[in-house]
Formats: sequence, structure tokens, C-alpha cells
Amino acid sequence: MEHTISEETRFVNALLLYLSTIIAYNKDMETITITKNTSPIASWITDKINNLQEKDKITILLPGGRSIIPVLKELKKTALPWKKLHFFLADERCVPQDHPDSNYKALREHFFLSLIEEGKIAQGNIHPYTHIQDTPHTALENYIKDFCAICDKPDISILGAGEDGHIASLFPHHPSIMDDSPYYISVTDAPKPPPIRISASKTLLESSTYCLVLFLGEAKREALRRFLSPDTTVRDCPAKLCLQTDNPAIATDQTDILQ
Ligand SMILES: O=C(O)[C@H](O)[C@@H](O)[C@H](O)[C@H](O)COP(=O)(O)O
Repeated sequence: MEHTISEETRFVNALLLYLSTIIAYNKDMETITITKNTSPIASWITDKINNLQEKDKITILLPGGRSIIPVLKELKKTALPWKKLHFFLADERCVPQDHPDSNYKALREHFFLSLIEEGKIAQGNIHPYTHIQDTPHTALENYIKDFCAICDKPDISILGAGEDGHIASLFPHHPSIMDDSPYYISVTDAPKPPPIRISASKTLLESSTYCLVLFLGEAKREALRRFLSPDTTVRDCPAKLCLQTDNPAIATDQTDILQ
């Protein structure tokens, strides 16, 4: 009898997982295809910000990594309601803000610094994570407080997919992608160095009004294949959590895979 119940349970679980994958996969997803430069991505971000004009504050999560940099270089030339925008990090490596590994350092050099210098945005609209070596838990709590003082969910999350399909610091089949904390989480054994990081949680990213994942460059082909496959789950390919949001989108230059 016990055997029959567990068989049934397994069957129902498998069916639910399959249905949720199909539902998520069939949700309308915008696809931005890149042929020459990343300006279509900057235009997508501009459109979404314009859709949210009614709001007093618009919260944008930015990723670390190289793919986002040319996009932000385009975006900073655009006329936007800059003073309403609040930027948080989708994830950060637990290093000082001027360390070469810091995601904030790269974003500051290529994006924030010139916006501040031109008077478009105040430093208070930029929300870097401050790592505290001796009390990392307090540092994480401070960042969650900082986020909650501005909003309860991201308006726009922009994420860069890694070669393995990770986004932010949520990695395939890793405790980080199973953690359903509401805001940010700490990651102490990330498979991608450096191992100690903080990350927006799966739950927080899934609550985004708009969510865009970048798959740029040949190195992201396998990740894009995994993302598009109806047979993979969010645990296999964390980038797929984008499909659980109200308005999912991807951008890629690997257009042949889409056919
Ligand atoms: O801190 C990190 O490592 C990142 O936030 C990570 O999630 C990154 O965004 C992707 O790995 C894409 O990186 P690239 O754009 O450099 O490929």
C-alpha cells in the first residue's frame, strides 16, 4: 500500500513539474536579437522605464559581469527620468567596493560615475553593497533594509546568464537556487570564484515586474539551449526563473539557436 501511495505521489509531482514547465515556457516572452550592437537592449530598458513613469521611484537591479557594460554605456546617453531611478545590485562579491572583483566597481566606472558627474543622478539613488568582513550577516541585513526602504520588489531586473545558466549568484543544483528567502541571500560556496557573495534570492527575482536575461557571446550558447529547452527546470538552469515573472525577456546574439 505504502508503495502505491509513494508511486502516486511521485507521479503527481512529476506531472506538476511538467505542467509548471510548460506553463512557464508558454508565457509570452520578448526576445531581443542583437546583430550589430547592444542598442536594442538599451531601447528595451528605456521602453520599460517609460512604462513605469507614473511611479515615484523605479527600482532596477543590475548584474555583474562584462555583458552589461556596453548596454549601460548606451543607456547613459539616453534621456530618462534619472532622478526616479534607484539602482541595486542583482549580486555582489564580498570584497571591498574598490577591489577588482567588485561588481559595483565596474558599474561605477562605466556607468554611475559619469551620471553623477553630469548631475543626472544623486549618489543616494545608487545602492552598492557594503561588505563587512567581521559581521557579514549585518552587512546582508543592512542591504535588505536599504532595499526595503525603497521598494518591496524590483521593477526591472537585468541579469547576465553565465555559461552554466546561472544568474546573479544563483547556481544550478546549488543551495542558492533552492533558497526561498524573500530578499537577498548570502552564498558562501559559489562554484564561480570568488566563492563568497550575496545575491538577490530566487523569490525576489521572480517578483520583478520586468525581467531580462542576457545571453551574449558564443560562450552562452549552451546556457541559451538549456534555457529554451522544455525539459529543463529552474534548478537545472536558474536563468529560467525569468519565465516566472510577469514580463520575461531575453536578449541574444546567438540567433540561430532561436529558430
Ligand atoms: O558576479 C557575478 O559573477 C555575476 O553577477 C554573474 O551572475 C554574471 O552576471 C554572469 O556570470 C554573466 O557574466 P558575463 O556577462 O561576464 O558573462
